[in-house]
Amino acid sequence: MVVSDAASPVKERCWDQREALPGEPCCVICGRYGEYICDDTNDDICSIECKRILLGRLSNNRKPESLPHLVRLPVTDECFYVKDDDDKSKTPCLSNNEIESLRSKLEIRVRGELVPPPILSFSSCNLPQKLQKNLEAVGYEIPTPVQMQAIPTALNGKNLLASADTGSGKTASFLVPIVSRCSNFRFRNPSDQRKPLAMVLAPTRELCVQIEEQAKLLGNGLRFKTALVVGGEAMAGQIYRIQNGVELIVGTPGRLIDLLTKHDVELDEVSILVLDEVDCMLQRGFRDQVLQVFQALSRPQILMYSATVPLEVEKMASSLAKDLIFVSVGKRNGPNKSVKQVAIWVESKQKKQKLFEILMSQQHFKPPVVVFVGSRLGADLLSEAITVTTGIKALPIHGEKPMKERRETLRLFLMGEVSVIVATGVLGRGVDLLRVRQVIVFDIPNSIKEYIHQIGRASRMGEEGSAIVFLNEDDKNLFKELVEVLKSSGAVVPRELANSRYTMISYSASRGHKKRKQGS
Ligand SMILES: Nc1ncnc2c1ncn2[C@@H]1O[C@H](COP(=O)(O)OP(=O)(O)OP(=O)(O)O)[C@@H](O)[C@H]1O
Repeated sequence: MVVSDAASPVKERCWDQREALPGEPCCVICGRYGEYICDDTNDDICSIECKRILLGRLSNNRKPESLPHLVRLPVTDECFYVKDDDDKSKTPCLSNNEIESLRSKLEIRVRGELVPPPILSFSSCNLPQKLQKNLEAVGYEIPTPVQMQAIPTALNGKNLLASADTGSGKTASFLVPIVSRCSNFRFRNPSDQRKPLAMVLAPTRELCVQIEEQAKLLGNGLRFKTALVVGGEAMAGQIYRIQNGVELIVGTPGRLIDLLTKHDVELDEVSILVLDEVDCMLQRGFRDQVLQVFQALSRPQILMYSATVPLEVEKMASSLAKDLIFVSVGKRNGPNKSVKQVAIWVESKQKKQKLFEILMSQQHFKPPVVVFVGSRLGADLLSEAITVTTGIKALPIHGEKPMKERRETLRLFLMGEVSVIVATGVLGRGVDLLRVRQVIVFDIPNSIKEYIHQIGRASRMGEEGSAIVFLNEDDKNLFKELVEVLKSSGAVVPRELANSRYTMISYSASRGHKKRKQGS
């Protein structure tokens, strides 16, 4: 059983456990607080007593045979159904013209050798039946465009670099192949040891938590267990879980390196490595750690994803992975079209006042709202100022807060008990804040990529959202790119921004005019 807090003893009896608070995991047996995860079934349970009951209810007692050392996932999933003319009801065989026209309609572009055709339904992949059911249970009826192309590519064992809008379903496009291939493999090669078969690296704890939660939902009822390896959570529990056998590890690079260097974790069977938010993961700061993890593995299949993939990341990705297939959906490196951007020119001293006006305006405030700021201290101070001045409950979230507090803040926010979260970049990427439809970029981040990810929190799966962005002369480094992003999405460019000499200089330079001398 995985223990969430190594300091407190594991609860023996069900009645030792407290009731679950709203949003907390519930014990599958008694409904109390599901403080632990049952190693054998991956279910939430409250105590040893309920674990015993749960296991007692499991009718099929498996007797796994021992596994020869170093059996790896087959390069392709034999179960993956590409084309079979005998079973036309399942997968229509598309002609080359049809494939091309489907891709062009959905704005799917591909590059590389032997790219499989896009799938039209999850059922055409011959996924394990339980995975198919789990997809239905989470409400995924048809694959999104990135899933249509990325899932068959990953199931075919190809290395992949995929870029698609924020909120377009990239997570499931790597989790579905992982769950399918891992559980099929375990089914055919039952083992006591159960060394990890797949690994997902992501830049923040919040994102890792979310990916692991989604993996658990998709792998429910299958031979598929997960371990979360992030800072701020007791390492002992993470190691225990891995050593007791998991299929997937989800973690941040720093914590994983910690784990690899200090503890005996065998990764020689990891055959799929995912780098989510790949542009961030291959940036200075993360790159060395990611490469260190990569080198600890034995030539895994690599799947890389982001909404923003600049050229230099493409190059790095190609040097990392052989015969890479590139998939991109929609406008490359652009903002999500479903987010309406409103750029407001506000001098720094007036920013707070402007924010309070928006939050107190019935017309403009659309809770729950994420306000993005540039520093941890800024997040603390601004959230307090919002609560004091407007009476609206606001909480900060940033990397210096303990993991427990970060989780609790997000829970309160998602439950609607807190209307505003003031966050640094920790919430900027990947985190699926389902009910959020409004983002306020109080401090513009230092790259346009981060800006695109931050405003992407306001829309999931094409639902309309809005992003209000404050800007002034302090943000001049991004003026040129910002004007392009605003114009390309049909947003109004504030007069001050359009007329700024920094915008004009970059414009004239890009049109081949001579640059004006500074100060002239
Ligand atoms: N096929 C599908 N049908 C319905 N909903 C889906 C489908 N695939 C994913 N979703 C939902 O869409 C939302 C966005 O998905 P996800 O978080 O994977 O986006 P993303 O592309 O990774 O975004 P980001 O770039 O911001 O990380 C999630 O709430 C997810 O549950």
